[in-house]
Amino acid sequence: MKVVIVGTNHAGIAAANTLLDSGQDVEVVMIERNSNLSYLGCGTALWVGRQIDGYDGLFYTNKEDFEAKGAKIYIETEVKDIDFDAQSLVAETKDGEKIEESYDKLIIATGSQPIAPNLPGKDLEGIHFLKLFQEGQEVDKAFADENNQKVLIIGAGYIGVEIAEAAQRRGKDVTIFDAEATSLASYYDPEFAELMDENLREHGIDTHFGELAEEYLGEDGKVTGLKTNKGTYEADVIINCIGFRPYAVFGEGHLDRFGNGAYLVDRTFKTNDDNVYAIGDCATNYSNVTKEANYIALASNAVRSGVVAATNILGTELEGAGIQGSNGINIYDLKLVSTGFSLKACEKFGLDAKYVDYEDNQLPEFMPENDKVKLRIVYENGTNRILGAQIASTHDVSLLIHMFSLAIQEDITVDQLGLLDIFFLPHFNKPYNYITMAGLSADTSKD
Ligand SMILES: Cc1cc2nc3c(=O)[nH]c(=O)nc-3n(C[C@H](O)[C@H](O)[C@H](O)COP(=O)(O)OP(=O)(O)OC[C@H]3O[C@@H](n4cnc5c(N)ncnc54)[C@H](O)[C@@H]3O)c2cc1C
Ligand SMILES: NC(=O)c1ccc[n+]([C@@H]2O[C@H](COP(=O)([O-])OP(=O)(O)OC[C@H]3O[C@@H](n4cnc5c(N)ncnc54)[C@H](O)[C@@H]3O)[C@@H](O)[C@H]2O)c1
Repeated sequence: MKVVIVGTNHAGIAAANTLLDSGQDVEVVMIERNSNLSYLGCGTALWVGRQIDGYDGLFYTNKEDFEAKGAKIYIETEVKDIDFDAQSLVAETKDGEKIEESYDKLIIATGSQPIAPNLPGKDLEGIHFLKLFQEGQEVDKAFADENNQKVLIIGAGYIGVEIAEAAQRRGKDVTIFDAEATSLASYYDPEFAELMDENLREHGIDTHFGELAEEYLGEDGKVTGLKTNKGTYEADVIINCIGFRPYAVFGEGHLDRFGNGAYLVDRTFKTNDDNVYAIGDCATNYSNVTKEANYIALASNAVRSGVVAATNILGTELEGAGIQGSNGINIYDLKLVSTGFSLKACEKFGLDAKYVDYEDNQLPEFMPENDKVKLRIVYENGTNRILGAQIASTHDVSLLIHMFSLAIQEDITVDQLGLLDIFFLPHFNKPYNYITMAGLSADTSKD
């Protein structure tokens, strides 16, 4: 069997490793248009902000690793056209050489691209995106120039707040904008997101929420400012981070699509073409909250989808477990983690939701060092099925969110948490801890 993988970043790599490590007789061809693979974008803000020494450790594999396992791998080679009836494709190397490959099974793992605000002045020098390693290098170079002092960031989602911290650590004057009323509005309810907003402001970052960019201003081809619906701001560097859209350009009219254009796949990541799988950021995933296809672009989802698709191609039937969109962020000392839906997301998706909040110290009060923890559990009115959880603290509470992720996956109800066997040790938690207390105090009557 011959499998061709188009796009070999996190999703494509996971699929290739699963195929190549299986011990089965599979011919694997990998085609990647970038000059590198496996770059962990999550590290960009860390090295640009000088919190880690450099970027070398952010690549976890390379072309040679796959050649050593027996794959044929083309780098700096872009797939241009796929003939789904003939089961073949055409690609082009950076030198313009045409390559043709046939396949028995095709895995499309072409990922996502940053959304570009379509504003006047968008081609000015000094306007950046942060997706590729190379784009991180460009931002790093821009920050190294002493003349570039004023950094404006459009979008206060995950990339936005991370690069805001990095720019501030590099001594820049940082202003961040978002169309929503808070930062991180796609992940957290205002009571949690506002903690991040305050955190940014305490570190000298100027926040402008509920404000929409209208025009990039410039002189001599270089950006000098930004005009919004509320004011005009000077800028030496502007970084756009208003989200990703799936990069799903093949099979128009042949492969089914989701509302945002992502390839619509089943729980094995197979498209409506039996010989074609789509994984990672270019495809949908099954949501355990809505019980239908949804789109959430995360490296963690990409890796799992690659494993599942490849396992099915190898002949073992395996459905993905579905996703909750579990995520986390750490800016300065503040840690926010969430899984499933916020109350706001439930409203948007028409889910009838209630919530319980509980705030407490992490440890018993007699312990010398302590941190506050704020927890919200969102659950369905009537069934009490857990739909989401959000946690904020300066304590590392990140592992806790995995339990809530499993709870959503397994349709656990909020009242089941109240009597859950949770251990107690003063070094770690309290006997009446915030999970127990939230579970016990949740109003489980139907409204
Ligand atoms: C700054 C930043 C920080 C992030 N932090 C996190 C984090 O902390 N946690 C997390 O879970 N996620 C994070 N993400 C998101 C994560 O990087 C993506 O979800 C992940 O990269 C998706 O992997 P993928 O392989 O599906 O797609 P991509 O990474 O987009 O890779 C797709 C690949 O396909 C190639 N390709 C596309 N078209 C073609 C073609 N026609 N021919 C050949 N090759 C092609 C591209 O060159 C690319 O290498 C972050 C992203 C960024 C940008
Ligand atoms: N820690 C992590 O897990 C992590 C870190 C970085 C990126 N990522 C993932 O990478 C992807 C891209 O990240 P991102 O930060 O670009 O997207 P995002 O979805 O996290 O945030 C985009 C932000 O831009 C805002 N926005 C949208 N249109 C706007 C407009 N016209 N003007 C002003 N603001 C606007 C949105 O309100 C939102 O807050 C996401 O899927 C994200 O989850 C994850």
